[in-house]
Amino acid sequence: MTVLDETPVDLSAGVGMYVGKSPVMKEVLDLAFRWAKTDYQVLIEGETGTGKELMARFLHHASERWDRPFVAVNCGAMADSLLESELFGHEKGSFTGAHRDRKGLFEQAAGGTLFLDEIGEASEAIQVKLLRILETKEFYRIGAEGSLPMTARVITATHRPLRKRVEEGAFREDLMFRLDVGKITMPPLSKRLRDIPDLVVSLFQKEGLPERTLTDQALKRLESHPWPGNIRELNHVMIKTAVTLPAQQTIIDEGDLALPESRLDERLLLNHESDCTVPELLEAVRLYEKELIQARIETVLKETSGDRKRAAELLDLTERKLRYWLNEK
Ligand SMILES: Nc1ncnc2c1ncn2[C@@H]1O[C@H](COP(=O)(O)OP(=O)(O)OP(=O)(O)O)[C@@H](O)[C@H]1O
Repeated sequence: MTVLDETPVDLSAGVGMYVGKSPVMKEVLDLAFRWAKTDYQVLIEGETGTGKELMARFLHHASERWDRPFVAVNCGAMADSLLESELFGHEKGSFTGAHRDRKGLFEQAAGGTLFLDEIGEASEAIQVKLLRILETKEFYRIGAEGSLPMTARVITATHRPLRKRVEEGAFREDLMFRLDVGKITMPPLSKRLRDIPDLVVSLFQKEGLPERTLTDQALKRLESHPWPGNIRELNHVMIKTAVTLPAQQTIIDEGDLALPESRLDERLLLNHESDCTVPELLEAVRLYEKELIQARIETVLKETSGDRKRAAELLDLTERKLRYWLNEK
């Protein structure tokens, strides 16, 4: 039986995986099923918010290892030394502050799945260690003399294609070959528009929000949005929509949709969803502000045939400030 006979159904018990009806998702899931049944490394590629982590959980739950731990770590989110100690664990006294032995994630995931998210961001030192572990099937806690067997299955994900990272000189080709035994590419939401209604239903269920129906116009509007943040962005928009609607309203029309009104909204939405800090949000606002001002200045400069003094007058700026915005100090 292939996955095609099983749609839509929650196949990954408890992780809320929606099984897509769109042809592209059917293909992806069919392939995922095949890899899930093996013990090979699988690399999941795809844009941000396309469901790479959910796919990793799906691979785990659909595998023979489903009753063993699934352990996830983001390789781009912490300093090298911390990541190393997280991954491999350490022996008491191996460095200042190591007051007792500590199991690393490889040990915690024993017999199960270790999911290394954003593997493309891993440092050279971590890459070398991973390569060795995958080759020898054993690893060392930091400061330990004896090795431990590696029994976890390694699944990795990246939003930047690894091949590109290799070309940039940022990723080892030999490690890429080790990780990319099986490859699953998560399609962007724009390539699976048919899944939007079911994604919305599944989201409302998961969030415990009242069931509501989308009108045809609302659906069309959702289908024409570019969705740079993919499913994460759709979820965000739909939660915002659902929460702001009157409780008794069971239909969602085009005008009810809380779609971002500007690119700034969209950017903040993306940044917000990728757990950025307040200074990072402020930076996004600042950059967008600069873009808007520069675009406006350029339009006016065309009207004044490049006359900066006149353009500054029209824009109620000093000429100095205008040059500053144009990086012409
Ligand atoms: N098929 C799906 N059905 C329902 N929800 C989904 C599906 N795929 C993804 N999501 C939801 O979309 C959001 C983003 O998913 P996920 O974190 O897996 O994406 P990602 O590709 O790993 O993102 P990033 O690259 O930013 O880490 C999550 O809230 C997830 O629950």
